[in-house]
Parts: sequence; C-alpha cells; structure tokens
Amino acid sequence: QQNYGGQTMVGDLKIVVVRKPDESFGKADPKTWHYTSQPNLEKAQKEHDDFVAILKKQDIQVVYHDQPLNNLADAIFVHDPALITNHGAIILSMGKPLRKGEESALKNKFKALNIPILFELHGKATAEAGDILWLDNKTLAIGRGFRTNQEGIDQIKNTLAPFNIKVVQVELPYDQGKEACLHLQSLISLVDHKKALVYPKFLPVSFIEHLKEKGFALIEVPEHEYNSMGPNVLAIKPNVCLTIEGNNETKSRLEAAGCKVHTYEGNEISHKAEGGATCLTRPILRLEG
Ligand SMILES: NC(=O)NCCC[C@H](N)C(=O)O
Repeated sequence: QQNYGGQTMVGDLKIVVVRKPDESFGKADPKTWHYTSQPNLEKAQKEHDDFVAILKKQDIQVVYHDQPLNNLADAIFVHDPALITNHGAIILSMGKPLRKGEESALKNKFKALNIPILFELHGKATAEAGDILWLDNKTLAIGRGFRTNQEGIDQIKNTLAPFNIKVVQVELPYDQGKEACLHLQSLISLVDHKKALVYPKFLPVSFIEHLKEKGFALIEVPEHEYNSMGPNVLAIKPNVCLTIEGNNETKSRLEAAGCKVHTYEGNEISHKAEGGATCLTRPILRLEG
C-alpha cells in the first residue's frame, strides 16, 4: 500500500508533515519577514502543540520535520515547498527569497519517508504550493502571482501532462504588493469534492465560472473576515475541516452548508506570520475515494 499520494484537497487526510516553531521563528524580525509583530516562541510552540493534538484526535498520523534550519522562520509553513502527486513529490522553488532553502530540507524529509521525487523545479521557475489546488484528481489550479511565475507553472504542467493531469491557470491580484503573502489558497479552500469556500472579490471571473462549470457550490467569506484568514480552511475529510478561531460568520456559513468546523488558536503561529491551517500542514497521504 502506498504511503503517499491523493490528488485531492478534501479526501480523508491520513498523514501530514508539520514543523514545530523553532528559534528561527521566535527571533524573526517582523520587518524583514513581513510579520505583524515578533512571535512569542513559547506561546507559538504551545499553540502548535494544541494544533497537532487536534489533528491527532482526528486520527491523522503526524510526522515532524525537525531538521535544524537556521534563519528559515517561514519553514513552519511546510505546505509550501512541495506538492504531492500519486506519482511522487514535486519539489517546488520558493518565490519569497527568504524561504529559499526550505525545498531541499523538505526533500530530505521525503527521502527519509521513502516518497519518490517525481520532479524538481529548476532555472528561473518559482512556485509555492499555497498557490496550488487540486480541483479533482485530474485538474490542478495554479495561481500566478508574486510567488509562482509562468516558468514554474509551465514546468509543473509539462511534468503532469503525461499523467493526463490538466493545469488551470489563475491570475492573482496585486493587493498589498510583493512583500505580503497572497497565495491562491488565501482566496479559496475546498471543503468537499464539490464545495468551495471563496473570497470572490480577488478571483478572476473566468475561474469562478470554471468552478461553477465543474459543479462547485460556492460559500463566500464576508469581506470583514478576509484579512483574518477566513478563506484558509484545511479539510480533514469531506465536510469536516479545521480553521483558525475567530471568523464566526465564515464558520456559520460553513456549518449552514453542512460542514463540521474545528478551530485552533493561532495568534502566534498564524496571525502574526500570515499562514493558516493549510499552510501549517503538508499533506502526504489523502484517500481519493
Ligand atoms: N500556504 C500559505 O498560504 N502559506 C503561508 C505562508 C506564510 C509565510 N509567512 C510566507 O510569507 O510565505
């Protein structure tokens, strides 16, 4: 039986990799890293432990990526340096210069877990998995913005074409500029095979139309919960999800749409560093069924 795979954002989550906040995170200078303020390491570690406890309670196997890394504060957002496919991992190339180096560390972790490497982005290509979303097991949406460039998208597209996987390109907005973190997943999360939580204001009409053509029901995040990461929701299985506490209107709308919503406290690990539940986890195995 395969120990990795699942070309889905919502299928039963079986194994995730996480990384506990370390010294690098605790000493991150907010100006350099575009954090709202400096994280309190002790509190951050406690929040992370509680976050992991929620995952474990959902019967998810949690694997720690604990290789010591210097000056890679954002490395706790293990979602971003790689993408898992049924044919192996694609090692990406970080678009935020300060995050360079996370890719090879995660690759080493994958090797230790016996996950084959399908491809590694190279040359001028950049792509971060926060910009990548499985719409179904044959369709991958990729946002082009500050973090993911055209060359990155093209390399991924060419790698997946032999497996009949299509790439849908989504243009991302400028919003607060290149220092800030705006990924495709800042604007959309899937919570069921045909149910998406979206912040439509920043999504292209063509993409919304594409989702509707595919039969997705859309749940909207209200404007006042966008900045507090309302759209960033990790599916644990279809219609069961985990998100940061505080976005009460979004939570009610998800519940009204039939979702069970778990929440975690994320002042240090999420709000200060612009990364939510999806960003803190690198799914390794999900069941597609
Ligand atoms: N997938 C995500 O949206 N990841 C969030 C990463 C936040 C991190 N501070 C960054 O700027 O890359």
